[in-house]
Amino acid sequence: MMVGLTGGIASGKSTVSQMFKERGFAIIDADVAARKVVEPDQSAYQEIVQVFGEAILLPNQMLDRAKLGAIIFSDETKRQKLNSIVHPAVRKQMEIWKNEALAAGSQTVIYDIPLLFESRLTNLVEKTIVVFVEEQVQLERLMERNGLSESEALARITSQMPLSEKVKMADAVIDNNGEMDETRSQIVQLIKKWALCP
Ligand SMILES: CC(C)(COP(=O)(O)OP(=O)(O)OC[C@H]1O[C@@H](n2cnc3c(N)ncnc32)[C@H](O)[C@@H]1O)[C@@H](O)C(=O)NCCC(=O)NCCS
Ligand SMILES: Nc1ncnc2c1ncn2[C@@H]1O[C@H](COP(=O)(O)OP(=O)(O)OP(=O)(O)O)[C@@H](O)[C@H]1O
Repeated sequence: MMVGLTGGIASGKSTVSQMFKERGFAIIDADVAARKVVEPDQSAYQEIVQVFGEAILLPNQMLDRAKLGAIIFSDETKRQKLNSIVHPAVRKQMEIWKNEALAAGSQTVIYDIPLLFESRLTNLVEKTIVVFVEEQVQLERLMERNGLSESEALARITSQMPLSEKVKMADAVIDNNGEMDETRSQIVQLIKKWALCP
């Protein structure tokens, strides 16, 4: 079974996908794919440099992710432009990893995709899980993890569909406001309820 795992920025998708991984499930992470497809030997890289200029490169020629993030999270047109370059390559990479997981005998594949609903990727999956946190918890965890100011963090949060909307569309919701152990036990329950096998 293909399962889509999503949520808001810093709501805890990676934390939850790690908990599935501990139990042997195959994880496909769209953020990891998005990092791989913009490496200097990939075609998306050339396109990004053409559109955004060499100012978004580090001295070692890799993308300066902090700089590119500052640009695209404060300018919707530029964000959409970047999405239109990166997302087709991300989809191809995820397809390759899915086929590898199935060939290796995985029964369940968990797709960790931040923009599962925004990018209309729900056709890839049979069930969806949304990792939920209260807005204040999300803001605090994002500021802390990425060293962002409140306004920078809010710009990132508002560039996505509101988490409350995602919750309405989910087949299952994991509440990640509490301790990690409380989150883990919800996952164990869900694995039983949906009879998920790695
Ligand atoms: C702008 C970039 C370089 C900033 O990199 P940075 O290392 O700071 O962030 P990272 O990639 O780890 O993403 C962190 C989170 O930001 C959110 N996010 C990233 N890109 C986007 C976007 N285009 N729109 C909305 N939210 C986004 C997601 O919740 C993601 O989990 C990077 O996010 C990027 O290349 N984004 C475009 C590709 C994309 O859409 N990725 C998201 C899933 S495919
Ligand atoms: N239950 C929890 N208690 C305390 N801290 C947590 C909890 N869950 C996650 N965190 C922390 O909150 C931050 C965000 O979590 P995580 O990276 O898993 O989110 P994410 O949804 O994958 O984010 P992104 O969309 O940016 O990739 C991390 O620093 C993580 O360690």
